[in-house]
Amino acid sequence: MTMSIIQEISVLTKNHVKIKNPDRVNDILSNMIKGGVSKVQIVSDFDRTITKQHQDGVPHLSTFAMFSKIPSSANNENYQKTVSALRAKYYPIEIDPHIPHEEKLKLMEEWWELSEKAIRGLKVTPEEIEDICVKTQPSLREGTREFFKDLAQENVPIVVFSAGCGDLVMSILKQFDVYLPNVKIISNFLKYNSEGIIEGFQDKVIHVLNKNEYAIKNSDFYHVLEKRDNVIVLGDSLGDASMAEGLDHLKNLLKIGFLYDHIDQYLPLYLDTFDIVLIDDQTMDVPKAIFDYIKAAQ
Ligand SMILES: Nc1nc2c(ncn2[C@@H]2O[C@H](COP(=O)(O)O)[C@@H](O)[C@H]2O)c(=O)[nH]1
Ligand SMILES: [Mg+2]
Repeated sequence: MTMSIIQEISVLTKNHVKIKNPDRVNDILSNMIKGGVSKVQIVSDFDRTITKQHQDGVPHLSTFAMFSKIPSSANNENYQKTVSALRAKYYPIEIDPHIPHEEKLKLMEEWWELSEKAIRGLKVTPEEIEDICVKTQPSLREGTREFFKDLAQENVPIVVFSAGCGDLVMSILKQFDVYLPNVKIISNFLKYNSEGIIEGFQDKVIHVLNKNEYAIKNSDFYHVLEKRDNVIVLGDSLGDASMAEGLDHLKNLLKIGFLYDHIDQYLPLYLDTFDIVLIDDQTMDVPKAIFDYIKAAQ
């Protein structure tokens, strides 16, 4: 009896890899192999997906949390009070799997709109941003650089889709030498006035529940992506799973979810939302092994 593709990609047989519907995953992988590397694109979340979820048990800071540590924002009492209160109110809602989608959507919109209002008027320079992205010592998943360089070698586009702060996302990717020509960032980039004061974000706010094809279709590199109908999605939040859904040309979609918090409570929901769920995996081993398999099968 021939081995299934899952069995042939040995990392997929490891105990921490959970797949609710192996036949479905085999079919998706088989179609992706038929399409080959030239039809693949990666759409990945940033916070706690490209960055680790934790470093030795200490949760990884989000880019907004790092932003709050920049001296000119950290010393702004009003800003700190506002964003801490917002986070205390909305983060538990964000991670609560029992809140109905429509209700959570409205609350996330509220959080990001109030965050944008709070950030308006701050004078945070690009140099301060670069500085904090070093000082907070972010860590990418092991193997991220090799994976991204492998993808760049094969001209496979990676859309980094973040509801965080795009300026910090870009700075961190540059710091780790993975802001390569095939990497495109869709996120909340800061808008400055002529005096260097932050006026808000440059475009429509991206929060954890509206990362969908709308923003990709309106990006200036959609022409690159529309030729690639096999998408591998990487995320750590449930909302990340819909980042590529709805793209007109989509043929095969493989969703890989990284689960670390409240594993027992969330696993059933993650298994219903993602094709492959990785339990406390702080590496890019699985996405890289899948890509290498597609490449080798050409
Ligand atoms: N500490 C804070 N974290 C925040 C705030 N607003 C949003 N967030 C977190 O960012 C991620 C979104 O990033 P992504 O790259 O994963 O899309 C999200 O999980 C929020 O919890 C904030 O004001 N402070
Ligand atoms: Mg995330």
